[in-house]
Amino acid sequence: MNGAGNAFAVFDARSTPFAPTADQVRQIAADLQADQVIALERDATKDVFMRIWNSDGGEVAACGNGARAVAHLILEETGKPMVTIQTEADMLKGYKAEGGLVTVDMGSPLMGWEDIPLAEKMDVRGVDVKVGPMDNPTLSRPAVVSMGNPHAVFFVKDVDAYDIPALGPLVEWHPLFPEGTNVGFAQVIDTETIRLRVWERGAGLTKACGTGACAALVCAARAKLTGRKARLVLDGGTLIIDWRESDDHVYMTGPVEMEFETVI
Ligand SMILES: N[C@@H](CCC[C@H](N)C(=O)O)C(=O)O
Repeated sequence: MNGAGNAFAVFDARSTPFAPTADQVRQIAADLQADQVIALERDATKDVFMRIWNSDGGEVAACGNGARAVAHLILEETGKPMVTIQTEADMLKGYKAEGGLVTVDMGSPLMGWEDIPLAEKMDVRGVDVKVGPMDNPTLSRPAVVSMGNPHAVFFVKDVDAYDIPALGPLVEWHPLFPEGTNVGFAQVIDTETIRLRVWERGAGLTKACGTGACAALVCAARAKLTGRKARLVLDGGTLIIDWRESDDHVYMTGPVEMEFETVI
């Protein structure tokens, strides 16, 4: 499946056990060109449990586009108007949206430096990650936030002017981020539009990162660069991110596609 171009291999592990080694995850991701491998598991109280591995084999707690893909499957399967998805990070809710799009309520962003987590106390609106070529005056200090996974977001004038595969890894495993971080490069086009490219922790440059889009909107709105709702234009598609004042939750809406089904 893919969510706005973010590619997933989704395994139904509700009746067939699926406990891949890191090597097997890497092999599946390479064979199927997936950014993440996802397993659907039974959950005692929610419609489904979603387990997530990055293409490097590491298990992670959150994946926004993956949650939309899983929501699509379970919405179709159950016919319910709303489905609940448990992840290691949070309980998410998925809904059908207009035009065949899928919305997931991603919950509240976490803003404390310990929540990201950072290795030391720092102002989350702009952290110090100067290192080698990152000591670049055109790259401002990145804002950080957790969407159930860590994100550092650089606000830049022209997102296409940066060599993201060269810069991303320098920040991804910078000592300031003890669990690593996803690294966004965001260009604010206007108060309702952000162009975004994301170097994903454990997966590299992907066509779209859902939690990355949520993180970029939250950081932009927090800095008053945009309003609380914006279109996030990624390489693989557009996501609408709405950080609602009423409940502090971030809602993400966008396309999901089933590409093919197979048996391994
Ligand atoms: N593609 C995902 C994020 C997947 C996990 C991420 N790479 C991490 O390590 O936290 C999304 O759509 O959010």
